[in-house]
Amino acid sequence: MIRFEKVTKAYPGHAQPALDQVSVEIEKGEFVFLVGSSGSGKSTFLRLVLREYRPTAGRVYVAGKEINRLSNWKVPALRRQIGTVFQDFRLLPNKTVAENVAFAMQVTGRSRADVRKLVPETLELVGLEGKADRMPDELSGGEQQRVAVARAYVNRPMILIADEPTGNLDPTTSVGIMKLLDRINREGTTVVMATHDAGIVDQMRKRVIELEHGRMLRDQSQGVYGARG
Ligand SMILES: Nc1ncnc2c1ncn2[C@@H]1O[C@H](COP(=O)(O)OP(=O)(O)OP(=O)(O)O)[C@@H](O)[C@H]1O
Repeated sequence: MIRFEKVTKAYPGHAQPALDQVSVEIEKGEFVFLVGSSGSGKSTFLRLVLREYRPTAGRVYVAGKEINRLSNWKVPALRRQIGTVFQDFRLLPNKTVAENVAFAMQVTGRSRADVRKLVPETLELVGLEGKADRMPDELSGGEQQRVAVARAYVNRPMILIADEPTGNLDPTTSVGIMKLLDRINREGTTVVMATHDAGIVDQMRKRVIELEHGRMLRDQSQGVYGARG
C-alpha cells in the first residue's frame, strides 16, 4: 500500500537530510506506529505519502503508483484516498460537527444523498451521535478529535495518516481515540500513526518503525515504544 525505496528528503538550508535512504513497505490493512525523537523525520515521512513534498532522491509508491511522478492535477485524487488526523484537530470553527464531516464529502463531489446517509452513520461510529449540531468550541478535546476522525474516515479512505493524534489528550481520552483508530483499521483501512505516546504503543503491540536522524533504526512487528533490536 505504501512503499519507500531509498527515500531521502533534504530541506533547503539543512545539511542533514530529514529522511535518509529510508526503504520500507507497509501492506494494505496494516497498523504501523512511527516513533522517534523530535526531529527524527516522522512528519516528513507522512508528508511524503501525501505528496506534500517530493523526495530529493528515491521513490515513494502509494497503492502501486509512484506518486512523485503523478501530475499535479492527479494529486487531489490521491489525497482523497488518504484520511488525515492531526494533534491540533484542525476543525473548521464556524461549522457544526456535522458540517465539518459533510465538508470532507462535499469537496470530493459526493451526492447529497450520500452525505445525508454517511455523516450520521460516521458520527455514530465515533460516538458522537447527538452532537451533530454542536460547534467545535462547545466540545472537549477528545470529542473534537472524534470529529476529526469522523471527517478523516467518512470517505472510507484506503489509508489513514495520524500525526500525534493523542498529543493534546489525557491518557483516558487517548485510549478512546486509539480504540476508534483500531476499529477503523479492522475495517480494512491502513493506519500509519506518528506518536510519542509510549503507553499507547506498548499497549497496542502493532508494528513499530523507529526513525533516528532520518534513518530507520528499527522495524519491529508487535513492537514496543522503546526497545531496540
Ligand atoms: N518544512 C520544513 N523546512 C525545513 N526543515 C524542515 C521542515 N520540516 C521539517 N524540517 C526539519 O526536518 C527534520 C525532521 O523533521 P520532522 O518534522 O519530520 O520530524 P518529526 O520526527 O516529525 O518531529 P516531531 O516529533 O517534533 O514532530 C528536522 O530537523 C526539522 O527541523
